[in-house]
Amino acid sequence: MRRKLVVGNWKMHGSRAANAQLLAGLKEAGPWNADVTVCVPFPYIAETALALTATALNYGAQDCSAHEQGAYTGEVSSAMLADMACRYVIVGHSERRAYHAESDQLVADKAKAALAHGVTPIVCVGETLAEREAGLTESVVKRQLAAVIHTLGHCCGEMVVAYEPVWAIGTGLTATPAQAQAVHAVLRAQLRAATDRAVAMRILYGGSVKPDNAAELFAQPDIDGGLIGGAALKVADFAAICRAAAH
Ligand SMILES: O=C[C@H](O)COP(=O)(O)O
Repeated sequence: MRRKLVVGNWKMHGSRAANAQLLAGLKEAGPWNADVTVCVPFPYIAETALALTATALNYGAQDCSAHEQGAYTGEVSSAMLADMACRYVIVGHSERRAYHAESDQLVADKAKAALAHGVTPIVCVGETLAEREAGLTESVVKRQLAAVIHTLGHCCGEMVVAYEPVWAIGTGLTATPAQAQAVHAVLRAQLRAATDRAVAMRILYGGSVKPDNAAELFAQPDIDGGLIGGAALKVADFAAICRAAAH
């Protein structure tokens, strides 16, 4: 039985005051019988770490560099994330693939850099609406995951995978539990062919997860939690999603 994982991706939201309120609210609402993590903007990692000291909540980042160190202005290395005791880092979110032209290989290299420093990568895959309508969902997510599996080799069993259909992100359109499960099963089979750890690996669903649809999504056999955007910014909504994961 895989323990559920719920990850709040704050994206480019927050302020010191708002974060303090959100984290205090989550500390009060928890703990839950699930792993819960917030992935916060880089400037807020230190204060988040402090706020979550001695709690069951984890924290992480939303991206990292594929480079180790050096003259890469604006980049943040996975060594730095490890130095800040980040547990997770999201790589390959569709917003980074789309707005920063991140290739499958760059995403894979970032995942490798993270693992090299003991930070667990949450590798995002997902198709656009046009790709889904063209019947390409399976081939797109398999291509994206294959690059990571190939680059990580025998370490690929240590990552978390997140399936996020691009058309469901921030749109209020959620994949139905059956649609999501179908893709998760494809991803699980691909992982099974690559590592004997596949059965223990967590595959998260992301895309308009809300308190009223979380339980049904999380009840699917290959959905092991969620990557939550908008609803992660509201204590009551995120807490309700964490509760749904705890069943
Ligand atoms: O990383 C989170 C996803 O992009 C989902 O965002 P959303 O829950 O606002 O649709």
